[in-house]
Formats: sequence, C-alpha cells, structure tokens
Amino acid sequence: MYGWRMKEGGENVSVICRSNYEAVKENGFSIESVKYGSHKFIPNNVYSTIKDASKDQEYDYILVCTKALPNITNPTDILKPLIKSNKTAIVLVQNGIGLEDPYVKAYPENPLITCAVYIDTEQKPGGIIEHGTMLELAYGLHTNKKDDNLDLMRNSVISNFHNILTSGGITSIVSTNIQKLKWFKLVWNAGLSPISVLSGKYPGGELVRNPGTRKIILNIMSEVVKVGEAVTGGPLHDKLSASEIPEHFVNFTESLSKIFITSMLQDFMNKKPMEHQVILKNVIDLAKGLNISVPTLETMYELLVMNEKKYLEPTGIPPKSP
Ligand SMILES: NC(=O)C1=CN([C@@H]2O[C@H](COP(=O)(O)OP(=O)(O)OC[C@H]3O[C@@H](n4cnc5c(N)ncnc54)[C@H](OP(=O)(O)O)[C@@H]3O)[C@@H](O)[C@H]2O)C=CC1
Ligand SMILES: CC(C)(CO)C(=O)C(=O)O
Repeated sequence: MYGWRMKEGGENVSVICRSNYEAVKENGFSIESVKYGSHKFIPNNVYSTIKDASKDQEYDYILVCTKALPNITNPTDILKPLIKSNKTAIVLVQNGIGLEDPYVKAYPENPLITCAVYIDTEQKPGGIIEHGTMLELAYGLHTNKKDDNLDLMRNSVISNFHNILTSGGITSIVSTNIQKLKWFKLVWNAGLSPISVLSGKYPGGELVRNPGTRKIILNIMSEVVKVGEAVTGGPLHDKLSASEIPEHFVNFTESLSKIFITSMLQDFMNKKPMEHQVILKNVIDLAKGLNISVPTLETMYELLVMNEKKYLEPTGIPPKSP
C-alpha cells in the first residue's frame, strides 16, 4: 500500500516479491480498499530476488516490509547486495520493538528509519491486497552516532521521505522520539494480536466487544504501557495518561468499520511464523530486567509459541529463540 501510494505520488518504485512474484510481474497488485476503492498498482520494476534488484541500481530508500522475525533469521544479511553506499536509507516498516540493533551493526553508516505503522491490510495470494481505511506512517531516525555530516544528511533523508509520503497522500508523522511512538503502537499489537489467535481466530471488533476478552486485552495493554514507560523514561503519549491508553485502543478497535484480522492472526491462519519475539518476548525480557511483573504477556507468549510449534516444527523452522 505504501509503495503504491509513493508511485502515485510520482516516485519510481521497485518491488521484490516471493510467493506472489509471477502474479505481480504479470498483472501488478490488485488493491481493494475501503478508503481508495479498486486500483491496480504496477510497480516500475518487479524482481524475484534481491540480487536481480541490485543489478545496475542504487536505491534512495529500501522499505523493509517483511514480517520482523529476528528469532528465525538475521534480518540484515539478505539486504547486503542492495546497500552499495551510505546514501541508501533503510526504512523498517514493521511492528514491534527491538528491531534496529542488527541493522545498526550491519550498516552503521546508513541512515536507519524506524516506524510505527498504522494500516489495516491483508495480502491474499496472487498480489491481491485488501485494505481498510488507515494509511499512516510515524517514523524517525534511529540515531547511533553524533557526527555532524551524517546528522545533516540524515535530516534531509527524513525531510525527503516526508515529502514522498505526503505526495502520495500518506499521513506522515516525523518524530524525534520514535521509540515512544513505537511503544505506543505496540500496546495495540500486544493487546490484540495474541488474543486474536488464542481466542480461536476472532476479528478485532468482536474481541473488544466481548467483556471477557476485552478485560484480558486491557490487562495486557496495561502491562505493556508500564514496561514502555520504564524503558523510554516517560509517558507514551502527550495527552493520554497511562491508564487511558488501553481504553483508547480498545475503543478505537471497536470504532473501525471494516472487520479486520490482525496480521498475527493472518500468519497463524496461513501457518507462517508469528512476530511473537518483537511484539511479546522483547517486552518480557525488558520487563524482567526492570523487575516489572508481566504475567499476562508471559502467558500469551508461551501459548502462542506452543500453538506455532504445531505447524512450524514439521517445516524445520525453529519457532522460539533460546
Ligand atoms: N497487515 C497489517 O494490517 C499490518 C502489518 N504491520 C506490520 O507490517 C509488517 C509487514 O506485514 P504484512 O504486510 O502484513 O506482511 P505480509 O506477510 O502480508 O507480507 C510480507 C511480504 O514479504 C514477503 N517476504 C518475506 N520475506 C521475504 C524475502 N526474504 N524475500 C522476498 N519477499 C519476502 C512475503 O512473501 P511470501 O508471500 O513469500 O511470504 C510477503 O509477500 C509486519 O511487521 C507487520 O506486523 C503493521 C500494521 C498493520
Ligand atoms: C493495525 C493492527 C493493530 C491491526 O491490523 C496491526 O498493526 C496488525 O494487525 O498488525
């Protein structure tokens, strides 16, 4: 969706596809959106491998739009052929926390943009994308160095990115405290996603309307707020207090018009690895270090991993980090 809007805004957009390669190469992506209606997205180039995409080209921005699964593979190795100089910015369009360190280690000179992603979408086989109404990206630089030249370049990297998103009609929010925004978004994901799987595959709206699951969701959310505030060293929102944040997300979920299936539930239903490391386990580990009790999060995590094991084990993919 982000790539489509960037192309509509006038950018040259290439995509690297895997299971959907043949379909997208042939017909592009078909978009069915509540917000935008029916459209075709024909990218400038469609590649089946990173090696092909890196021939003769250097990119301004690489958007990493895969699931964040650092418990399964090192996410950075695969990008190597694409990173030819420090002019290429890496943009992590992914949910979860604790994603950035491997990129900083592998590509210390490249600008790294990390995001809080607000979109409600589902990709069906054959390049079919179903979208609801949200299309917002909040982001900021993940800074690790205090070098003036680098900082200057990084600022223009951000302002160009802002212009690109805005030209495509994407709500673009630049933040100097992106980790706070990522934690805030994580409250929603950690609260809703595990329950959407463990309840027996319910969409978000039904889970927050049912009093029992609503209560569990609010409990998980409160635990994440507590850890997030301790880690970031302040409130996660400028206007909402810690106790108001869970209610805010639950009410927002209730208000969404399209029936939406969380991305974690999509993975579970498609027997794919779930993002439990970056959405739950990283929070649990941080909580342990801070002596904060997160019993509901721990329960969700262990049950998710057991459920995932059933379908991942036969494939040989290790489901859980040691
Ligand atoms: N869907 C949603 O509503 C939302 C998602 N997010 C976050 O956005 C991120 C992306 O999620 P989403 O778009 O749902 O993910 P999807 O699983 O729908 O899409 C990911 C795509 O990346 C492809 N891919 C994965 N690994 C590779 C690889 N090594 N080479 C080439 N292609 C690859 C997959 O291919 P293949 O089909 O072969 O697996 C798939 O087409 C996640 O972090 C998610 O949590 C955030 C907000 C909402
Ligand atoms: C927006 C929300 C909470 C639900 O689609 C999401 O981020 C996800 O499912 O990954």
